[in-house]
Amino acid sequence: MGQAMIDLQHLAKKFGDQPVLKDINLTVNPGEIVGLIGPSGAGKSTVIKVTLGMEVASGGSAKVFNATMPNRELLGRIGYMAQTDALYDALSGRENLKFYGLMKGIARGDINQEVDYVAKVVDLTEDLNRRVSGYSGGMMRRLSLAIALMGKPDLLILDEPTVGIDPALRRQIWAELDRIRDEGRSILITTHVMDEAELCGRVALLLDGKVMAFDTPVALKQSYQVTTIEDVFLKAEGVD
Ligand SMILES: Nc1ncnc2c1ncn2[C@@H]1O[C@H](COP(=O)(O)OP(=O)(O)OP(=O)(O)O)[C@@H](O)[C@H]1O
Repeated sequence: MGQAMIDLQHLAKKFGDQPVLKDINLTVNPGEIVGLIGPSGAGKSTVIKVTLGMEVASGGSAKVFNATMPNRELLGRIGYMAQTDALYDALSGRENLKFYGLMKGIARGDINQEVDYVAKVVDLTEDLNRRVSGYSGGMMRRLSLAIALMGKPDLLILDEPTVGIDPALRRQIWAELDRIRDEGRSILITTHVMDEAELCGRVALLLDGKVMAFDTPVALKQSYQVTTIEDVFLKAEGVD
């Protein structure tokens, strides 16, 4: 196994005097999908933001491709999907994809093919020429995911990518995530959908500012002596 794509060691983050992350240890290896789960407000998005250098750590270290972020050169190798969509309402879906694709450094000659491919993955082909202001919430999420997929990044960091996406399309998106993993690329994904956590190679359970458990879904279920990741989650939270 090569060097970790993401390596978080004793990562801590305070907002004012509120400690949100206390001791986060987590790695994402090449060709691995890691799921980050935890109750609302546990700090999942904060882990991502500190990892990407959008927030400054209060302690510990966060390395991506063995470097501290932000690093402009390395950002081009990362596909990031935030929890809130950053889309241009007045532009069409296609125009948004082209804009972000060119920003990522995709060659003009390749851009149309790339746009068509990612649009197909998220089932937006038919709606590409419509203005984003007329999109539903779920369509906007899908467009944001398509943007993150553009340029075949080595690392995808996806903050709740499947919110508002129906089960059939969710399955199609997971098939693409599996393909990405099989190519040796890596994914860090936060989710509230416990069925999705089961599909990850390893799952990190974030609670009280710490990674309480980090293992394969099978091993987590074994150690908590339960049959689903949802039950692992509930047991870790102390809910019977
Ligand atoms: N910029 C900020 N300033 C102050 N507090 C913040 C800031 N960003 C996040 N927080 C606080 O940090 C905590 C963790 O927030 P975060 O968004 O990381 O949680 P989360 O696990 O992603 O939640 P959810 O599942 O609801 O998206 C919350 O209490 C939030 O209010």
